Amino acid sequence: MNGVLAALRERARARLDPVHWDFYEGGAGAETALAANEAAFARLALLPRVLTGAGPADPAVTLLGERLSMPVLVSPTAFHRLAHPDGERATARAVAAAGTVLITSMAATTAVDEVTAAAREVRPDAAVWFQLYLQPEPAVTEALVRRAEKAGCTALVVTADSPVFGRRTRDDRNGFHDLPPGLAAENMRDLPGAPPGRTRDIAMSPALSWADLRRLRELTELPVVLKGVLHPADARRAADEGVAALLVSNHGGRQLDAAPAGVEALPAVADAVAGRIPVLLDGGVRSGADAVAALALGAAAVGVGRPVLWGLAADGEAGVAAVLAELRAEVEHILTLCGAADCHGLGRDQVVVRGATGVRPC
Ligand SMILES: Cc1cc2nc3c(=O)[nH]c(=O)nc-3n(C[C@H](O)[C@H](O)[C@H](O)COP(=O)(O)O)c2cc1C
Ligand SMILES: O=C(O)C(=O)c1ccccc1
Repeated sequence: MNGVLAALRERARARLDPVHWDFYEGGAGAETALAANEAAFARLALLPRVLTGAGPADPAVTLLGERLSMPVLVSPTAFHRLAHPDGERATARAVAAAGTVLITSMAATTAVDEVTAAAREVRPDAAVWFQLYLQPEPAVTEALVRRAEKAGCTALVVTADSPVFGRRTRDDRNGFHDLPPGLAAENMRDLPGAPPGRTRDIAMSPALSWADLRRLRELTELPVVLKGVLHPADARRAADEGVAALLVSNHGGRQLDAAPAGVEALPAVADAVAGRIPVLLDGGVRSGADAVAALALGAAAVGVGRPVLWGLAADGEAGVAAVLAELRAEVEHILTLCGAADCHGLGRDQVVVRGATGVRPC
């Protein structure tokens, strides 16, 4: 792990209520999938090319028509006000200033219109995408989509890996199942079927299907990113269905504990999609080298979840800014050391698996 991130992680641990720390850090079951994410990156090494004359590298990328200052965006995570009183507003300001995309969670403790407003105070063209769990009641999903559209979000990120909520061992042990008084999932307020001023619970449903995704796409002009895809056949199907991008993810190890690391699933997904749509990756990205390895294996960009929560808990907006500045600097440095001109400049042949003698490609 990058040293700046590791130091912020320790500051976050020291500041947070241990129950909230466990909520952020923990995974499902025996935390096998959680551990697999960082372990999979640790097994990868980068083979640099020499004398390319390509550098210094430009870490910027374009994704769904938006220019990002680096190939790192912020994956959706619930409940930022548990980390810091400024919560998602602080995150949004830091992400906007860093020039990348924030995917704000449906389970945010700040309403999406306040999140976009905070981002735009810093940078008028800042991009915020809205993460959505399709709700079993179509009227509720539609109201959430309208809320995200009205707030100015420029994409919907539909999380498809949660037909049921994962069984989080630490939360069960700690009895953490509700937000403390004064905090709420603000996007869930004033929706159909709830009394005015009250929030609805976020529902997860195993009955959702591709037909529901199609109905969502008929409801909105916004591009839809499908999050939580691991199987190459699902990736192909998503591209056939007209999804704008994929986010390969095991949900930070919080859903199916038997799932592979995202980066283990990435090459087969990239092959299945064959460049038709951008493929994003999250889970265990803790350094510029991790991000660059994922790019070489076919990702257009990567997401970070927990590192942003560490920065937020350690030092609010400045902490999130420090995480993102460090990752951008590292990506630029590593690309340059690898002889690449930009984020498209590495091939899959430049990622090898450690532990073998000789050079074994991924
Ligand atoms: C505390 C926490 C809350 C999360 N909440 C959501 C969420 O509301 N929606 C979602 O799609 N993913 C959620 N995720 C998963 C992240 O979007 C992402 O897939 C994962 O955290 C990436 O792995 P990383 O934390 O190792 O970077 C959450 C993850 C964490 C750690
Ligand atoms: O998705 C998650 O991992 C998560 O922690 C969460 C928490 C509350 C509501 C929705 C998701």
